[in-house]
Amino acid sequence: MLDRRQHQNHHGIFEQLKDRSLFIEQAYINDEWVEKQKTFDVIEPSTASVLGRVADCTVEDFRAAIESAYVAQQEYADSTTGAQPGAFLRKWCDLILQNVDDLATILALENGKTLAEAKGEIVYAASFVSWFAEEATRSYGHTIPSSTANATLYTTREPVGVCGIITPWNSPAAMITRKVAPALAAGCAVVIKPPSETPYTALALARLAGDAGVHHGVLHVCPTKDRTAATELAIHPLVSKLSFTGSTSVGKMLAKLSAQTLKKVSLELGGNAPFIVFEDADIDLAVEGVMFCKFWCTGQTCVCANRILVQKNIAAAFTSKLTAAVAKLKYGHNLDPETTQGPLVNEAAIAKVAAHVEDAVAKGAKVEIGGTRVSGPGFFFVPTVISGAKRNMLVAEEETFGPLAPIFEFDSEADALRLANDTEFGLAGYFFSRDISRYMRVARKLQVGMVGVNTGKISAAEAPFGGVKESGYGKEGSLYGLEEYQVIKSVTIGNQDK
Ligand SMILES: NC(=O)c1ccc[n+]([C@@H]2O[C@H](COP(=O)([O-])OP(=O)(O)OC[C@H]3O[C@@H](n4cnc5c(N)ncnc54)[C@H](O)[C@@H]3O)[C@@H](O)[C@H]2O)c1
Ligand SMILES: O=CCCC(=O)O
Repeated sequence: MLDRRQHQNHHGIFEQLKDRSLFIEQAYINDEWVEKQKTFDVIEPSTASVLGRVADCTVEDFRAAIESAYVAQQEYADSTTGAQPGAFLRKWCDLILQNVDDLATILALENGKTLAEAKGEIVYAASFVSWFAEEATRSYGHTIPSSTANATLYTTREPVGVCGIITPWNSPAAMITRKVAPALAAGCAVVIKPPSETPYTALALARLAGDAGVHHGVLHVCPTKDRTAATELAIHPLVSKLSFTGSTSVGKMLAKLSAQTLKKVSLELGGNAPFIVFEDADIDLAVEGVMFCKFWCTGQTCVCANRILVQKNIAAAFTSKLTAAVAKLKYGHNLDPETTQGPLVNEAAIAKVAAHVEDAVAKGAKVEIGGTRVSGPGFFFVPTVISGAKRNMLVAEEETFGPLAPIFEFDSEADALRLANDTEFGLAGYFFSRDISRYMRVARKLQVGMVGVNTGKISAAEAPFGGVKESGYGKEGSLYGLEEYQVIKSVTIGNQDK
């Protein structure tokens, strides 16, 4: 645990936490908090100053965690019943919710979300834990009519084994619970590599899992800045499953490494979400949808609208209403209760948004509002709307991951669908319309894993989460999330007449 004397200058963080022992800087390996001589800095995005220094795990640490997890998993799977993981997960969920304020503060400090957004994420993260507490008890197999006389054929769902879990900084809590809860529910063990930008939330969640009585040796957290060390989770033969959420380029690289030992792999990767506003849409509702789904978490989620496609004859009215709504956003230090837009995560994120604006303007787009970074400490970019966006611009091609809403115009439904699907990504897509005959047709034709119709909010524990095309494969949450951590075994009992 953190020694208060070492960290009394960390922006009064101790004063803000009810349980200061949740702010942890060690790795969690084999049920022990492990101090490392080598550490890496974690930066607070609102001030660009060092928030703390966290243990930097080596490849040997990953191997130790994987080997310990391997032994523990077999014992866990042998001794556990469907109900046991459920009981542990319910307790873990309760502890997460009891500590929501502290967890939200830790998450907000390291990630830059506003406190309201951070609290929302902790509650969302807890919802996966309670969801999979229930799913743990509903892991059914089948009895299958056999084509052989005097034989019985049935299936069971077995834990896949040790799971490597690698998660991004933009959802420091929910991306972990959405993987770890089903893995533990299935009877697996996990070795978590949290993002180096936001390791504190992961370590606090692990502490609470320990308090909830997680089976010994089945949960390890290895923070590291060393990407080569982290790849051990894709390479080590004792890891049977890799679950990765992050960028498409890193996901592809890890999938290649995992192929050497034919691990089961889930990849939740980048998006380039189209947000289509048809001429018959309720424009105010559509603006509300963009305000949530573009500017939520300062535009840093994989399901954020990336391209706003608006039918030509309503484009001017829509642009002026969206610009007026964006003008009301308040950016600033994310712990200030007045703030609605926190900072971006780091300098590279600012540079990407700036490059997208610059490229768009050079190719003829108009800045309706914003368009510049904010000088001074911290990584702030003024919430931005641009009109006149075109297919040849970077904003059409890449996920901006920031507070930039580019407006593209289209003529017809066919035109909108062609534009929407003209990307290698396929995570989320949205459209707004009052024409009910469009709902199922456009939802079917959008090449994405998740569709929002007249809503920008599609994420929930019960909703299958995942993409198609280069946004990855596998589903998280929902009735499908558990099977990502299971293998189906068939058993044939033959010759029953002998
Ligand atoms: N589809 C989804 O569910 C989903 C959810 C959240 C974020 N994302 C995507 O994540 C991206 C943003 O997150 P990011 O910047 O942290 O992505 P990233 O790919 O850079 O990093 C993700 C994780 O992988 C680790 N990592 C990076 N390079 C690695 C390497 N060479 N070897 C091993 N591990 C490595 C990082 O430390 C981090 O823990 C965006 O593209 C976003 O769309 C997708
Ligand atoms: O950033 C990606 C995940 C956020 C979500 O689950 O909606």
